[in-house]
Amino acid sequence: MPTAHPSGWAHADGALRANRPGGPHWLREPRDPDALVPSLWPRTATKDDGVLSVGGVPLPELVREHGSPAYVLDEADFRARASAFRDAFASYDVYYAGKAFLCTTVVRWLAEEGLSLDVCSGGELAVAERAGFPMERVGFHGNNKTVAELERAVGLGVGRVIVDSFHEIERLAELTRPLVEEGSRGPARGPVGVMVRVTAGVEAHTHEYIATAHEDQKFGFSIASGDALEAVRRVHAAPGLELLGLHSHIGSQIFDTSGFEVAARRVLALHATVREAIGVEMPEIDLGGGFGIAYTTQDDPSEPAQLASEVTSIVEHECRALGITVPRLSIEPGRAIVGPAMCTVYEVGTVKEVALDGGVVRTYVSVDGGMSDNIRTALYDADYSATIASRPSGAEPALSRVVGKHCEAGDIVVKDEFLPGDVRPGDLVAVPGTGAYCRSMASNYNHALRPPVIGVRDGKTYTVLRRETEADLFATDVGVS
Ligand SMILES: Cc1ncc(COP(=O)(O)O)c(C=O)c1O
Ligand SMILES: N[C@@H](CCCC[NH3+])C(=O)O
Repeated sequence: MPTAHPSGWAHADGALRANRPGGPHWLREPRDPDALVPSLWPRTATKDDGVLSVGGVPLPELVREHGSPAYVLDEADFRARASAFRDAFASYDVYYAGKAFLCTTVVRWLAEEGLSLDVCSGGELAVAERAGFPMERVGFHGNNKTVAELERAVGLGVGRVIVDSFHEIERLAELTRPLVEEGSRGPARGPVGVMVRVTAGVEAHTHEYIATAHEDQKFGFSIASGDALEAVRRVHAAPGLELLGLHSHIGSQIFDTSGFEVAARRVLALHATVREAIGVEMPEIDLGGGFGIAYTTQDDPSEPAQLASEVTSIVEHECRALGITVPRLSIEPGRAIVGPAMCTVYEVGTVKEVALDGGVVRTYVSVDGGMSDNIRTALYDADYSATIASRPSGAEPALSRVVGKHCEAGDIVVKDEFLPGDVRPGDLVAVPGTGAYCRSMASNYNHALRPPVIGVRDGKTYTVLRRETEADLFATDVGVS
């Protein structure tokens, strides 16, 4: 008997269907390649008679109205995930990491749901400003903020700047000194709140490009070298800066809390050292984001409540051991809130069968988007899943690869998936888990027009970000007369 997966998929365990050669070790051939794996999709996703609906909207209808490809954003799912983090981490400040996906609509939802916001560029800060987000709930990140960006952040009154280099501390100290000396910094503001981003020396279990706590990378001040303590001293000594605490972010798409544990231990040890060496009890600590989500059946993420209890017990245990009071804690989830709340719908243009070694056949399904709307597969070798969204199929599963339309062999959206063997031009294919780092990292490669983000809720659609037009492409081409 196959083992029943909670998703409703029957995972072949050898008795029924062996794993087919040509696919990765974790990919199991489903009994029904048309079935949804609910854990990968926005919560309101359903499939009836082969037609995928999100937020009560059948995707073929959405495509008729808004075109293809399109990112589909489930508002209820986004809000539910945001409020789940807020409630599970009730004694923390939860900063949504805007780099995952940001637009004024989402910023308004965050304000309504009571979350704070992490931005990492002048552009992201501008979105927060445009949406009227309370600036005291904004944290400003970046390893190379410009003076203009720092001036803007200070002028707007952001709640905290997370400093990342000695040059930045010098610039920020310089920038804020006259304001303090004059005793005013605009509407009733004291010194600027500062957190010091530290590198805990942790090798996080994730792709090398998205791990950020090992020593040999660009972010943060090393704890081991003593730079982090020196940075704390300099911030403390600057009259225009208010030392809030230490910040640590170990990387992204992490499932194993052992990395957080080691980082928390090292950060808290430094926190205790600061008390002894400088005589300052810093009020806060930020443990960053990075909580993983399910892109395929191989991923098994924890719920926010589970994460909260694990992280909190690690911190409380360490504080007890060090004899310090638990500082005010904050976290910065991005992917875990917006990632599963979106999917991308594409239209199939061509289908090609390619014979591999050993008699294996791979079906290449070309869609009307690709690496310009999802660069993660090419950049991080990321795995995704897919399903046919527009019709039922009784066809046998075929080992398939969903590829884009760009002039690049690495233009792959979904490396390995079983799709029904009769996929044909005109079918809609949907890819779950595309809310984080897809639209926000999208490009105009090959002069592709970036797809719209279409909100769905209670059977209705609305445009969150419109589709780009050729006029948008030519807007920056000053040679156009
Ligand atoms: C400083 C910081 N905070 C938060 C995040 C959000 O990470 P994630 O989207 O994986 O939760 C990132 C991105 O990795 C980051 O660099
Ligand atoms: N962009 C990365 C995450 C790193 C983001 C910020 N530090 C991803 O798609 O997984």
